[in-house]
Amino acid sequence: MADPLNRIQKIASHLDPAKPRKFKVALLGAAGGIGQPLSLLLKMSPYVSDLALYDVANTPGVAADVSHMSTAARVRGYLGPDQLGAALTGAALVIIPAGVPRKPGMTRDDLFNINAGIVRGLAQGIAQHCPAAWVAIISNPVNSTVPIAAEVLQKAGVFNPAKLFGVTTLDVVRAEAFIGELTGTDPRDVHVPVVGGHAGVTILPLLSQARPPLPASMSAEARKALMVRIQDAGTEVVQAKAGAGSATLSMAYAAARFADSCLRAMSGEGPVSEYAYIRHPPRLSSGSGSSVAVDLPYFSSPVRLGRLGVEEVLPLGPMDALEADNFAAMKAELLGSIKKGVEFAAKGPAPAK
Ligand SMILES: NC(=O)c1ccc[n+]([C@@H]2O[C@H](COP(=O)([O-])OP(=O)(O)OC[C@H]3O[C@@H](n4cnc5c(N)ncnc54)[C@H](O)[C@@H]3O)[C@@H](O)[C@H]2O)c1
Ligand SMILES: O=C(O)C[C@H](O)C(=O)O
Repeated sequence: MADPLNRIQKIASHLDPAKPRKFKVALLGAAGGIGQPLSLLLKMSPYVSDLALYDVANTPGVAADVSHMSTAARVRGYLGPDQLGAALTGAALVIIPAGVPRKPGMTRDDLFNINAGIVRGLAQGIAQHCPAAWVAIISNPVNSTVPIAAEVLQKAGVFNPAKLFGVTTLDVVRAEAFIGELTGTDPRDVHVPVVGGHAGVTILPLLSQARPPLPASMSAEARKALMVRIQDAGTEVVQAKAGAGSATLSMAYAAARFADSCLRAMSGEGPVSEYAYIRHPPRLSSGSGSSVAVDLPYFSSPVRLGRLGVEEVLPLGPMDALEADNFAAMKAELLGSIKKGVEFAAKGPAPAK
């Protein structure tokens, strides 16, 4: 029988604000280019009690390696579909970088045929084994894979829009890095909203809201070039890697930062500010100074995270003319990608019992 004093001490330590609460995190696709460095970063998190590393290949080696780090999180590797349930059971946060990356000349949408099925299968596992978990999807095309997961969870009767996220943090991280370089500021002191989706024109950096502001001397052409660089930054890496994959290290950094925000919010350290691609509340206005309202079913917005997930979706704030044009231009592409995901999920097999 559990020692009652020990139990009370355990509960009390969870309530101690100086001591972070700890959670089980499951990483699906843990042996991949993103998965391996992300495993390392999660093993260093003070919020992780258990780190479940799942993949269809090579997890025993990755788990053995990472488990030798002298940090507190307990690490276990899980290999193949028979072990997915055990990896997921008890997870508070599931992070999904499973799937194939781009090669030069491909769009993210070219990955749909393979990655849509992978994400659908993993979402079915989540519905069955950890339906209350927060789910952060990295697998591309994010604009479609998040709606796929939402439909699967919905079909299983466990969808909570406050807990499903497409990870767009890398777009924010890149904008911070590029503006930091341009303005001679430490990127950690740069704030710039990046909203919309995660592919080409759907990535919308709101440079007019950047802090510190962009230099007043910067020409309209230079501002436009910066916007395009942020939108095409993934392709910049794909081309530089010349067939060896897409961004992995900066993505692991971005995902670890997003995971940290989720775990801090779960711990009650909120509200925590983030950007994420979520099922969007209908027609949220972007706030004073602009009449733009988000009328898309999924959209990456500024959010406040609390214990229950997204507790508030914030207005986008005012846009300048270039940003407003880009916002209008992205709608058709984003809607098409969302529809493609929803239709794929609707055709799919029923969730496993
Ligand atoms: N959201 C973003 O900002 C962002 C950034 C970079 C990459 N990505 C995307 O992340 C994905 C992964 O990229 P990567 O470079 O790590 O690729 P990778 O090929 O190096 O690794 C993918 C891993 O997924 C595993 N996998 C495949 N099917 C699986 C399944 N059914 N269950 C569990 N694991 C499975 C593979 O075995 C592999 O280890 C790609 O789709 C890529 O486009 C997204
Ligand atoms: O560009 C890619 O294919 C990977 C990722 O979406 C990125 O933005 O780096």
